[in-house]
Amino acid sequence: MLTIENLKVGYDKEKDVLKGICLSMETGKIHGLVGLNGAGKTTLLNALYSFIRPQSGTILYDGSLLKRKEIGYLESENYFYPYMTGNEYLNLFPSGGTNFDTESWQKLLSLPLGEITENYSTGMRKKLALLAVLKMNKPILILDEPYNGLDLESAHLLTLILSRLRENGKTVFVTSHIYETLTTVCDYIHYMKDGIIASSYPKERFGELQEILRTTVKQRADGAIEQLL
Ligand SMILES: Nc1ncnc2c1ncn2[C@@H]1O[C@H](COP(=O)(O)OP(=O)(O)OP(=O)(O)O)[C@@H](O)[C@H]1O
Repeated sequence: MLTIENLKVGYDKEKDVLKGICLSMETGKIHGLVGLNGAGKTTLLNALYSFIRPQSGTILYDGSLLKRKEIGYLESENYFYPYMTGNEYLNLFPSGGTNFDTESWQKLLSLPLGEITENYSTGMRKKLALLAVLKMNKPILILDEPYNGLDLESAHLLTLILSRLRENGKTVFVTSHIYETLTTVCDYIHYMKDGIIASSYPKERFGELQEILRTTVKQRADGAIEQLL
């Protein structure tokens, strides 16, 4: 179990972005995180990976303080040294116990690993960064917008990869702004609002969350768009 208790994080002392996150995530499941732009999703993921020091709160993994070495983190923006090839980039990451078959991954994801990353498209960059995370074979995967920039085929492949990771016992925490993507792949979806986890939904209750999101948008848009256009 990955347990977040009363986590408070702010970029300046005056104002917390995360205002007391409480969340328990079952091991070996895929957990989605949704929320409006600026709700604090990336801040939460950065805090889990210790990129940001919390003001207070604890993060436990199976009863002990969570360690960065237990996490594979795919950030939403992916940066590479421009003159490094994909292969050279992957070589920077240690293989986590399994025999990582780079050539087969290259074929599956249609990645030109021999080329320099400067020539990569947005989707290729995302896939390369994802491969590095998969190679390290950590028990917890934190994936911030992994579907961004992927073509339809790659997006479907990613869904199959995530399902396989779950079968292998990994705990996956994933954000996406495409709700349908999360409902397809996740076991739970957690809804973030005003700096807290407002509610969590297991698969059989995803419809309730969709209704909340739909009603909220309808209330905001009611009449406004007709006035503007
Ligand atoms: N480095 C930073 N310094 C100061 N404030 C920041 C910083 N990064 C994020 N924020 C602020 O923290 C809040 C949460 O941002 P965050 O990026 O975590 O949201 P998000 O839910 O991931 O948004 P999005 O869906 O747009 O990616 C926002 O108000 C944002 O302006």
